[in-house]
Amino acid sequence: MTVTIALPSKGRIKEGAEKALEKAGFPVETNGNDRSYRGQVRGRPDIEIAFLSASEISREVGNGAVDFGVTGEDVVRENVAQADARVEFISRLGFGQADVVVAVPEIWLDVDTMADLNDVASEFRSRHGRRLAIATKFWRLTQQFFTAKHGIQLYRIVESLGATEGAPMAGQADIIVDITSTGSTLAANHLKILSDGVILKSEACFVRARKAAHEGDPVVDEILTAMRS
Ligand SMILES: Nc1ncnc2c1ncn2[C@@H]1O[C@H](COP(=O)(O)OP(=O)(O)OP(=O)(O)O)[C@@H](O)[C@H]1O
Ligand SMILES: O=P(O)(O)OC[C@H]1O[C@H](OP(=O)(O)OP(=O)(O)O)[C@H](O)[C@@H]1O
Repeated sequence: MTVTIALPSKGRIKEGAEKALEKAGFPVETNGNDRSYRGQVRGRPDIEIAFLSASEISREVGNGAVDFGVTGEDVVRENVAQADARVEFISRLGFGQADVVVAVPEIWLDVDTMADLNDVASEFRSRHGRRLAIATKFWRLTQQFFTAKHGIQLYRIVESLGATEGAPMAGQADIIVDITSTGSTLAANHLKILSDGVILKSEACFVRARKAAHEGDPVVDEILTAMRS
């Protein structure tokens, strides 16, 4: 069968993704046009490349529309329900590192842990007349971490589509859940990470859609062996 591998069409993990494939013996070629959304592996008519954004890749691998992909673990776990049942993490590629974290204003001197935050959340309504507001684009990861893992019920998610770290100073939310890599954006916005507030340590990963048709397919096996080593 023809196997499709989805690679980032833009953004910070695009270059590393193509290098990782090339290193594994699959040099990617575009159709001589940087804006093209299809490509191929040199000399391999049985492998197709689909260029998509990092979050589209997570969805398309999650629903089996493509066979493999390179994207961040964070976007897979955020965009795919029961990710481990649908997506197999084949290898971690050593770039695109970013932590998904819970960060609160530095001036909250008494708040250092998720347990402290739970206390704040419990008292928030009586003190302020509303629930603790969390700005994030990571709805699923936030709910899993706050509710399922830490038993925190009293909060409200405020959807953020960008500049999440600015939300507390702008009065749009009290705290945030976002990715950080160097930490400079958090520092610039006077936010601190809770000591047990790292939700996920993400990096770019090579992932596979869990599909029955992959069983015993020689091209799938070849790609798996090459990308595992
Ligand atoms: N400093 C950083 N900021 C944002 N993302 C980072 C950073 N460092 C690594 N990443 C990772 O890069 C991936 C997202 O890549 P990128 O930001 O290029 O995607 P995008 O072009 O915004 O995609 P989409 O439009 O689908 O959201 C995520 O897995 C993220 O964890
Ligand atoms: O810890 P740091 O090194 O400061 O990086 C973290 C920041 O980088 C990303 O934003 P980016 O500027 O890429 O914009 P985006 O939110 O549009 O991706 C991310 O959303 C954080 O805001």
